[in-house]
Amino acid sequence: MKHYDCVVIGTGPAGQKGAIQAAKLGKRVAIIEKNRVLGGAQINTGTIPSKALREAVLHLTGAAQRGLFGASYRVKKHITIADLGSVSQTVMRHEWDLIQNQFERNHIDLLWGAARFTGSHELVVEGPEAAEQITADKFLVAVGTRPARPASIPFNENTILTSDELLKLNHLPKSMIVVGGGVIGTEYACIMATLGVKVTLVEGRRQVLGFLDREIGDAFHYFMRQRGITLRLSEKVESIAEIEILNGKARHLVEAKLESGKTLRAETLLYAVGRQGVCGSLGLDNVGIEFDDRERLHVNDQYQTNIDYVYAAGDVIGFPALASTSMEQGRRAICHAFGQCEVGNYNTELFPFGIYAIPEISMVGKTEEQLTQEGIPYEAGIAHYREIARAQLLGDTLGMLKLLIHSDTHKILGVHVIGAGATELIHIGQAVMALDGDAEFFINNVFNFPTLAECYKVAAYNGLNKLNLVYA
Ligand SMILES: Cc1cc2nc3c(=O)[nH]c(=O)nc-3n(C[C@H](O)[C@H](O)[C@H](O)COP(=O)(O)OP(=O)(O)OC[C@H]3O[C@@H](n4cnc5c(N)ncnc54)[C@H](O)[C@@H]3O)c2cc1C
Ligand SMILES: NC(=O)c1ccc[n+]([C@@H]2O[C@H](COP(=O)([O-])OP(=O)(O)OC[C@H]3O[C@@H](n4cnc5c(N)ncnc54)[C@H](O)[C@@H]3O)[C@@H](O)[C@H]2O)c1
Repeated sequence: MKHYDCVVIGTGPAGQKGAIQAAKLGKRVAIIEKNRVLGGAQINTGTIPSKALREAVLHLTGAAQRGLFGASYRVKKHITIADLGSVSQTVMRHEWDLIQNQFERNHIDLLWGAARFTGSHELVVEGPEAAEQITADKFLVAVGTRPARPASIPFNENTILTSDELLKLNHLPKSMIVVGGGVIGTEYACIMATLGVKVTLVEGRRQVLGFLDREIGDAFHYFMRQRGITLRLSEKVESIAEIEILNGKARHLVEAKLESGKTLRAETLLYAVGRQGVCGSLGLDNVGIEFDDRERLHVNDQYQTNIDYVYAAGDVIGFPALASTSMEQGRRAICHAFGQCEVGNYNTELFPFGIYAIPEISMVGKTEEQLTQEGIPYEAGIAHYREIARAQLLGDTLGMLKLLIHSDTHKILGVHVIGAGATELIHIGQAVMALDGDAEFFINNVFNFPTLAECYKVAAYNGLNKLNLVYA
């Protein structure tokens, strides 16, 4: 039986970075993958394919350039699923090779099969052809999640779909109901609407992406409606069924009944109301680890489960469940496991959120609502993209950047951006916040011109002027 210093279960972002960190520390490492390809949701069903689809849609429809060339601008008139899929496939193939090479270069044993604990330090890897028993001193559980699929919903891989099946559609539907206004629901609603699909989005709360600053959320509602998306807010889906309409010729549609009594019909339905863990098949009872009702694990600040040599990172530990945070959690878990503790500027309060809707949205720090609730005095400084030369050049005159500035200390408490480049732009604010900077930093700093970064200077002027510190 082979023995390792460290065994990592799952090759998503949390597992990859954990395994490589362990190898860099000179440890003997194995990583296990039950899927037929590497990379987990990040590469195969989540981050990369959805972002590749978004880029392809923005490019082929010409939507990103319409601010410059007019509303009728098109790059390709008839867009097919094949046009859209090829971009994803190219990026995915590149990523699979990259991950495999990284494992080889770092002498990490890659074992294909489903891992299951059979004893306190012992695992079986049930591969396609044989099962292999291995032991290790430390473990990192990075098994991710899968889309929630309640038994009451008649998923059929064709018209009633989760985000996994959406990527395998063989034709573009004319209409789609999206259930769930979280990150997955809103990103795909925007992508589909940009392609010309008639989208109705149903969200149980009064705002999509309920964690956003209200002003940004309201602006986003406006942009979605402008794109033709019908928003059904504060509405819950009660039941979903396939129906056949006989009106001349037979048509198969999906029908969603809402608790309010409304009935929605469309060719397809995307069900995106969260994700579910996969811990049930890991044999965790053989080690003495419990999981919650959504099959997620509880960990301490060092990513240790209740059994101190078994760590967990990534989506399996719940919020914020992002590729970006998963990578760092995996790395940190392993550093702790092998006594390499470092704190650096790791501040979970400054985790950024990037939403690749159309338009992009990004945030770091507190919202206006949180600051008000916590009784922290602040002023909001706003830069509208219409005042920014670079945004004019990009044809985006509707975006905005908002800085939340402490009224007394002028420290930056939050940054919220909606518009072109939001997910990149946010990191300037994040860095200044991490270094405890204030709004004057942006006034006294020179930015390249023309750049979107100029928004920071304009927003700082705006906020400080409202505080009666008159800056020309
Ligand atoms: C549609 C969509 C879009 C997204 N967009 C973004 C985005 O833009 N930005 C962002 O930061 N995040 C995004 N995410 C989230 C991101 O994909 C996840 O947070 C990230 O993939 C989680 O990484 P992970 O390593 O925890 O798990 P995963 O990536 O899920 O990987 C887990 C791996 O473990 C394997 N595994 C499971 N059980 C076993 C077992 N018993 N034995 C062996 N292997 C096992 C699985 O096969 C899988 O390969 C998106 C997610 C979705 C669904
Ligand atoms: N850009 C990104 O970072 C990105 C992109 C996509 C996904 N993700 C990750 O994927 C995870 C899962 O995303 P998600 O959007 O599936 O889940 P989510 O939990 O973020 O959102 C689900 C939404 O569905 C709503 N809802 C629940 N039941 C409903 C019902 N019956 N009718 C109407 N609305 C209902 C909820 O109020 C909620 O707003 C997220 O946690 C996120 O971390 C991240």
